[in-house]
Amino acid sequence: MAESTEVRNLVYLVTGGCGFLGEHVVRMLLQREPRLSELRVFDLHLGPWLEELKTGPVQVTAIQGDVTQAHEVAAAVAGAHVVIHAAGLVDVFGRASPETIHKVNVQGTKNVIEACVQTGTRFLVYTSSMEVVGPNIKGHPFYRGNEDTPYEAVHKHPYPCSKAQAERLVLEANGREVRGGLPLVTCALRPTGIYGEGHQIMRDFYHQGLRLGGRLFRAIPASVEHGRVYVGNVAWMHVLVARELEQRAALVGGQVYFCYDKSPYKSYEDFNMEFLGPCGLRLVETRLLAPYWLLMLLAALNALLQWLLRPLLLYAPLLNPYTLAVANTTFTVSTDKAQRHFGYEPLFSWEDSRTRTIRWVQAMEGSAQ
Ligand SMILES: NC(=O)C1=CN([C@@H]2O[C@H](COP(=O)(O)OP(=O)(O)OC[C@H]3O[C@@H](n4cnc5c(N)ncnc54)[C@H](O)[C@@H]3O)[C@@H](O)[C@H]2O)C=CC1
Ligand SMILES: CC(C)CCC[C@@H](C)[C@H]1CC[C@H]2[C@@H]3[C@H](O)CC4=CC(=O)CC[C@]4(C)[C@H]3CC[C@]12C
Repeated sequence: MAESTEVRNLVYLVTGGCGFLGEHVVRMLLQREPRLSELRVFDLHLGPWLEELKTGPVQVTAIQGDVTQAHEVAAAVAGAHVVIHAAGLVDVFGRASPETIHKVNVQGTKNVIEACVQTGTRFLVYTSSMEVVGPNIKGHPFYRGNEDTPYEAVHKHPYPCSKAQAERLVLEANGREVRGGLPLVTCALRPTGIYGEGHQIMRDFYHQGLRLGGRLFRAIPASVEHGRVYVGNVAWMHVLVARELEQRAALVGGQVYFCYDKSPYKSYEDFNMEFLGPCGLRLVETRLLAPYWLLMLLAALNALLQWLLRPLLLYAPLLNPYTLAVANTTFTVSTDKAQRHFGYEPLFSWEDSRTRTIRWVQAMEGSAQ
C-alpha cells in the first residue's frame, strides 16, 4: 500500500459507483488511494451502503444522476482530477431497447468526455469490456489472446456494439485539449466476465440451483473456455491505472488493457461451480439429454416469445441466441500488458478470490448453508 503520509488533495469521480463493479472501485479507492480528498459517487440509483463510508477521512459525495443528461454529468465532473467511467447498461437479455442501451453507453460516454474537456479534467479511465473484441457473431475462438491478437471483431448485438463505440470515443479523445490547455489522457480497461461478491448472474444461478433441488444442468461443453476475472482485481486495476495516468501519460494514454488475474481457465459453468459446489449445488451432465441443436432451438424460442410477449410483459430469460453463442465460444485472455505498462499485479490470489466469493454466496438469503 502507498504511504499514508501523502497529502490528500485529489478529487475522483466514479460513475456507476453503486453497481457491482463500481462499489468495489469505490471501496478500493478509499482503501488504496491515500491522496484522495474527495470521492464523488455518481449513479442513477444510490446504494444505502454509501452512508457508512461518509465517516472516514475522505469526503464521500453521493450524486444521484443520469449519464445521459449532459448538464448533470458536467456538474459532477467539474473540479474532479480523475474520472472512472464505469456506468453502463449491461444488458444482453433484451430487457432494455437497443436505443436505450446506445443512449446510456454511447451518449453517456460522450457526455463524460465532453464534460472533461469543458471543465478541465485531464484523466479518464473507461470500463470497457472483452465484448468489444468478441466473441464475434461467427463464433471464432479467441484462445489465450492478448491486446494485439488479430481477431475479426464483428458485432450485431446492441450491448457489444455500444461498448465498442464508446471505447473508440474514449481512445480518440486521448490528447484532446481540455479547459486550461493541457491534454486529456484516457485509457480503456476490458474486463472478461467479472465474478465476485455482488455478482447478480451468480446469484440467479444459485437460486435456480436451489429451486431445482440443489442441481444445475450442464448446457455448454466443458471444453469451451470462458475468461473470468475477480471483481476486486478489476477494481484494483482501475485504481492503479488511474494513479499512473499522469506519470505515464505517454505510455498509457490511448491504450486498452484486458483485465486479468490468476483465475483458472474453465467453461462458464465449471467456473461457477468453483463457488456453487462448496455451497451445496452440483452440476449434472446432460449432454445426451440436451444436444446443442436443442439449446439453439430453445434459445430461438425464447427470442420469439420475448418478441411476442413484449406488448404484455417483459420476458427476458438467461438463454437467448446471443448468450448461448457467448457462453459456447472460447474466449480467454493471456497477457501482461497491464503489468508492463503500469505495474499491475493481481491484489487477490485465486484462492482469496474464490474464498471471498464462496463466503458471499453462503451468506446469501435463502442459502442452503
Ligand atoms: N459484469 C461484467 O461481467 C462486465 C461488466 N463490464 C462493464 O463494467 C461496467 C460495470 O458493470 P457492472 O458493475 O457489471 O454493472 P452494474 O449494472 O452492476 O453497474 C452499472 C451501474 O451503472 C449505473 N447506471 C446505469 N445507467 C446509468 C445512467 N444512465 N446514469 C448513471 N448511472 C447509470 C447503474 O445504476 C449501475 O449502478 C459496465 O460499464 C459494463 O459494461 C465489462 C465487462 C464485464
Ligand atoms: C444458460 C446458458 C446456456 C448459459 C448462460 C450464461 C450467460 C448468461 C453468460 C455466459 C457468458 C456471459 C457474458 C460474458 O461473461 C461476457 C460479458 C461481458 C460484459 O461486458 C457484460 C456481461 C457479459 C455479456 C456476460 C453476460 C452473461 C453471459 C452471457
